[in-house]
Amino acid sequence: MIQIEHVSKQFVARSAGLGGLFKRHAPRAKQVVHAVSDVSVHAASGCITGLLGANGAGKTTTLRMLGGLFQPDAGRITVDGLAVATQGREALARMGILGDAHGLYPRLSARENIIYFGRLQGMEADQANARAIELARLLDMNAILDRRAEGFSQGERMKTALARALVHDPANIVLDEPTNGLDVLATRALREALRHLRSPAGGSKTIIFSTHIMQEVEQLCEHVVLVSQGRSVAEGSVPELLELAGESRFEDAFVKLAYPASPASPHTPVDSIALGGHKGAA
Ligand SMILES: Nc1ncnc2c1ncn2[C@@H]1O[C@H](COP(=O)(O)OP(=O)(O)OP(=O)(O)O)[C@@H](O)[C@H]1O
Repeated sequence: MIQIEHVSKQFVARSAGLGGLFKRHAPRAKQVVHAVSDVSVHAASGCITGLLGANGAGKTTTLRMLGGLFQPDAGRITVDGLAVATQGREALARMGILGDAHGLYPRLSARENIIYFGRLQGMEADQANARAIELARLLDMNAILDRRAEGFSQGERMKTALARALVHDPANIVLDEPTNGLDVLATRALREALRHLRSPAGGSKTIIFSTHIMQEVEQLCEHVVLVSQGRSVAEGSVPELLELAGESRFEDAFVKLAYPASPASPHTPVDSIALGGHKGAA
């Protein structure tokens, strides 16, 4: 179980200054970016929870705080009751995290990448290898198991990185935009794998993932948290969110709940919200 309670995070970003490229010594202003202002997420075990928001809403920053990459300025995060801020090592051991950068070792095969990570998690080599075989079956990656990661396609890299994140059989699985760059078949395979992992047969895992793709949330998530401009603005199941918004289409409900001041206004940044397609995809 993952509990994220009222977290916030701001960054100080440097602007290029007015002269930018041309004035070498132009003064550089500093700009405070409120990446996350107030996000709360309760993700239960045996349940897939989706963080749904437009580009720049604060999803990745929230998941990075969950993964202990940096501390929130305020708020609290616990994983199975362990506070990430003070019991980081124990909390991290209970999570399998698939971030936006997959960072595989190109000279190692998929199997070796998985085993290496298992060893880092304190597993015996035989145990990690047995797990690599099991995960290769689950994620349909037998054909690439003994190929070097160098030259892997986006989908092959994602599967290997996911297997690596799951090698120690964590109770909690955290995925940042996992279907980014995947084709339809790979997306379906991933969906099936996640459904299995959250079922009793798959260990009733707590799964939390971020996305800007509504279709994905509608198909996969029992629980959805809408994130808009650094805040969690609504949560519930898809039918509950539809009812809350008084809409019959999830797209309309999302816009109404995420941008309440301008539910149907032309300046609502619908372009930055994927309505069923993939970010960056045609
Ligand atoms: N290290 C940083 N320095 C400055 N600003 C940052 C930093 N990290 C994130 N931000 C800003 O915080 C805001 C939220 O970013 P974040 O990556 O969390 O959004 P997101 O919801 O994951 O977006 P996307 O779907 O586009 O990946 C953005 O405006 C981003 O530019």
